[in-house]
Amino acid sequence: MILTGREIAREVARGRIHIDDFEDARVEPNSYGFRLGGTLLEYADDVLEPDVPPRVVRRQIGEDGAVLQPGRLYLGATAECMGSDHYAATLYARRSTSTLGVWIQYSAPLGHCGAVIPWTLEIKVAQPVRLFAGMVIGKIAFWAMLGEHVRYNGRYTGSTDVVASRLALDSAASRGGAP
Ligand SMILES: Nc1ccn([C@H]2C[C@H](O)[C@@H](COP(=O)(O)OP(=O)(O)OP(=O)(O)O)O2)c(=O)n1
Repeated sequence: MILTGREIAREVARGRIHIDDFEDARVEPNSYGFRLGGTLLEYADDVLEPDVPPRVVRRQIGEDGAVLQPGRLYLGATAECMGSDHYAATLYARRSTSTLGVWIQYSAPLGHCGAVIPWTLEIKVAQPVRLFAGMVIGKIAFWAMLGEHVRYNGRYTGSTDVVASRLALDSAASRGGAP
């Protein structure tokens, strides 16, 4: 079951959901609106290798914002640290940003219970668009879990900002190669 916005607010008040700088104004019927953080990463190499940690170029979004270009992948982060030991969570774009051609989440929407971190956003744009740090850019939903709860304790535990792919930490065996 998905939590209603009011239940998200109640669970934040009870300390069972963590959302930095929680504001009632950003509570939505079934979600909570999060803001874009100030850091953007781009990969520096033309060809990315799954077993080599990628080199990144990091920049801060200035007061005038940052104009993103089509054809590039940008990694951003939610301004807020968010998550719960009691619920799973999923990330979505806002309809209003998505229909402007700003896509913030492609194929990694799931947050495990126990992951209480700023989330990394996979950002692409359809045409040049200026983005500002602090703009409400997406929404997080929380889901009650059925079955035994296991808290996430993985390679992104303890993240404090946008984090590039850590796929290179996979063992050779998990990639289907020789152990
Ligand atoms: N857009 C996203 C999606 C997820 N996460 C965080 C919350 C998740 O609980 C955590 C791990 O997500 P996955 O299980 O999808 O990641 P991996 O399988 O790559 O890593 P691990 O082996 O640590 O599970 O990363 C994030 O910061 N940004």
